[in-house]
Amino acid sequence: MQAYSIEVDHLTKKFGQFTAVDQISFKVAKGEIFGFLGANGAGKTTAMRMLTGLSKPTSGSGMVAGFDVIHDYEKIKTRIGYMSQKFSLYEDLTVKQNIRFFGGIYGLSKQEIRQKTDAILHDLRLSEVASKLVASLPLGWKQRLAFAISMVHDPDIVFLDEPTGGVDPMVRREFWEAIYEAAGHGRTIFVTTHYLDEAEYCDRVSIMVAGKIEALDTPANLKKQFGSQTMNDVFLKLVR
Ligand SMILES: Nc1ncnc2c1ncn2[C@@H]1O[C@H](COP(=O)(O)OP(=O)(O)OP(=O)(O)O)[C@@H](O)[C@H]1O
Repeated sequence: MQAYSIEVDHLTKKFGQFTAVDQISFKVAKGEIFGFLGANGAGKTTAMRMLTGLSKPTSGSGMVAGFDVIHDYEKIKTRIGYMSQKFSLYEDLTVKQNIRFFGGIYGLSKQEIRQKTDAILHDLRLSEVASKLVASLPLGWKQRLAFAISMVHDPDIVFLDEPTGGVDPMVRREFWEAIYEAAGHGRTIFVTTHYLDEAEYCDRVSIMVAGKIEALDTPANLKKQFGSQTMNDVFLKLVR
C-alpha cells in the first residue's frame, strides 16, 4: 500500500507556447486535507484536470490513487470523487433520484445504490425531503448532498473545486465538519477555495502563482515563514 494518494513530479501543461502549469511537484498523504490555492488564472483548474485524468500532462510524471497520470489516467476516474460548484446535482431530479442516478454512473449495483441512498438520506437527515426536487433545497443542503454523492462509490480521494462558494460562514463551517469526517475515514481531500479562512482548516496548503507552486506547508508554518497572522496575509504577500 502506498503512503501517498497523490504524488506529482514536475507536472507541466502547456497550451501552445503558454505554460499554464509549470513543473509542479508535491505529495499528498492518505487522509490528508490538502488546500490548493492560487489567484484567478494561476493554473489550479488546469492542474486539477491533470490530476483527475481529464487532461494529459505535457511533461512530468505523477501517480494519483495508485494510477499513472500519463498512461493510466482513465483508471484514475474510478477511484476519485469530484465536486464543484459548476458540475453538481440535477436540479430537476429529486434528492433520491440524484443519488440513484450518480450511483448508477459510478457503476454501483442496485443493492448498493439502495444501501447508499438510505445511508445518505439518514446521515444528512434528508429523509423528509427525499422526494423533493433538488432545486427546492437551500444551497448549503445541496452542497452537502453533492459532497455525499461524490463519495457514493467510496473513492480514495475527493477533489473539491470551490465547494462552498456562495454560502454564509456558518454553512461553510458545517460543510467543513463533513470534510473532516470524510478525512477521518481515511479519505484524501484535495480542495480549492477562495475563502482564506478555509485554508486554515487544511492540514497543508499550496499556493500557486503564475503556474508555479510558490509555497507549500502547514498553515502554521506558512504564517511563520511569511511573518503573517493570517493565511489571507500570506496569500496577499505571495500573489501581489
Ligand atoms: N484550454 C486552454 N487553452 C489555452 N489557455 C488555457 C486553457 N485553459 C486554461 N488556459 C489558461 O491557463 C491559465 C490558467 O488557467 P486555470 O483555469 O487553470 O486557472 P485557475 O487557477 O483555475 O483560475 P480560476 O481560479 O480563475 O479558475 C489561464 O491563463 C488560462 O487562460
